[in-house]
Amino acid sequence: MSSKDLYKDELDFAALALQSPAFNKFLKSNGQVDFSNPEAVQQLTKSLLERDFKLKLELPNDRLCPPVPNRFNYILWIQDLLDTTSDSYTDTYDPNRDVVGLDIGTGASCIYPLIGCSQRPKWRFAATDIDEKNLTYARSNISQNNLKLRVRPYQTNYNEPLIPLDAIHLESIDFCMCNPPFYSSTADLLLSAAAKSRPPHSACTGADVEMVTSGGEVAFVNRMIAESRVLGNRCQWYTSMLGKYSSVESIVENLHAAEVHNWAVKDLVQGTKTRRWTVGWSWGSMRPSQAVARGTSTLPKHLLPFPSEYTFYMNDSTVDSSARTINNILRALDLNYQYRPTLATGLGFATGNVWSRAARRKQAQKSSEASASLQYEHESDDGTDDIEPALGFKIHLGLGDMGGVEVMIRWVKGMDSVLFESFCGMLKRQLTR
Ligand SMILES: C[S@@+](CC[C@H](N)C(=O)[O-])C[C@H]1O[C@@H](n2cnc3c(N)ncnc32)[C@H](O)[C@@H]1O
Repeated sequence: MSSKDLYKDELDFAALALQSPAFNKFLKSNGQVDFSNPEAVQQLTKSLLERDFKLKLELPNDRLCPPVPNRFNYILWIQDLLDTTSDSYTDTYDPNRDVVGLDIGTGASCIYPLIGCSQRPKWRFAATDIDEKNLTYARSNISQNNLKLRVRPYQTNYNEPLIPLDAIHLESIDFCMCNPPFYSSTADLLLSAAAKSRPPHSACTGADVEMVTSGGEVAFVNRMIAESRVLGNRCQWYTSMLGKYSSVESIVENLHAAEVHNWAVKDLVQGTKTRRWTVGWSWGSMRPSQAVARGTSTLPKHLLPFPSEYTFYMNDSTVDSSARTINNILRALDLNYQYRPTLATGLGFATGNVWSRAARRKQAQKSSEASASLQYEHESDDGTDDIEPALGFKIHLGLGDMGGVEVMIRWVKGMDSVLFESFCGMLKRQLTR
């Protein structure tokens, strides 16, 4: 099983009990676990981390015990977010990429840095918390997993920035992540517990500092949004987990208000149930793949970012002939496009709407003045390649299930969804008329 599928299905407690004698003690005769017993819940977390990630964990009894599948799913999403927005444009894991992440409020477990590092050897983390006891345990978990060189814990305090890049001496990072305190007050927490008609799903051993923050999770993430406006591209992806559907709505609306144009949302599904969401935003122009940015079946369309993929079908019999037709269309335009037959994929960049009537007329005039090859050299020499492209795209070709060739255009770079839409429309019109 690939590690991405590790927790796709419900956990098999009986199988885990066979592999972990310490957990076996807590397995009930019906093959289930007593989730109201904090010791059983803690052992489940420890046994999963050991079996699936070779990680050792020590936890106090009076702090949160993280459910592993949910935390792992968040890490997987961050991996995908980075992999599909890297400047190699491969959309795949680059094992040589050095990545630095910040875990805001790492908790006693330090679970995100531990799992993140176990999965990706080139990842490093800074991990903050305002709670001294959490940090004491986090330090010990870092050192007993031999991660002292890769994970740096920092004590912060409530009034300090949540993303304190200057204070922790980091010029820039690739991402930050956070599982913020959920409730807005202790009363809110007690009310929520009392309102549950059945026993809580899992024993909650969280201390107030972990569960409660003024304004709840929305206020916490709003602080991150405000800080991100100042930090800008010093962090490529700002992300947070959210525990309430209504919080996702508020946060996406606030991102709109802050004029963020590049964001991503994802359902964190455990087994068959959605319990949490993740939201990420970037001030940069690299666009994540559709599955990463719109990875949700629970949110309405108006909360989702503009689709980064557009698919249509050509009445062509082979991928090669479609590729030639596309090459010819794009070669006539003032843009860079490279097709790689072995991958049946092309990558292109345009500095603006170079397919408009006016731009094509200008290009045709230029072409008549110089031969195509000389023109290409001339373009490379005059520095147009240095201009930041307004649009980056990939074109994937494949045989469609119903015959014909499937053309999938993926938006890989740019801030202007109208430009991407216009490019897709132009290509589709030319290829399907
Ligand atoms: C819900 S817990 C998450 C713990 C851990 N990351 C996890 O996912 O299991 C929230 C954490 O944020 C910490 N925290 C609360 N306010 C904070 C702040 N202003 N800055 C940094 N950490 C904070 C808490 O002490 C706690 O460890």
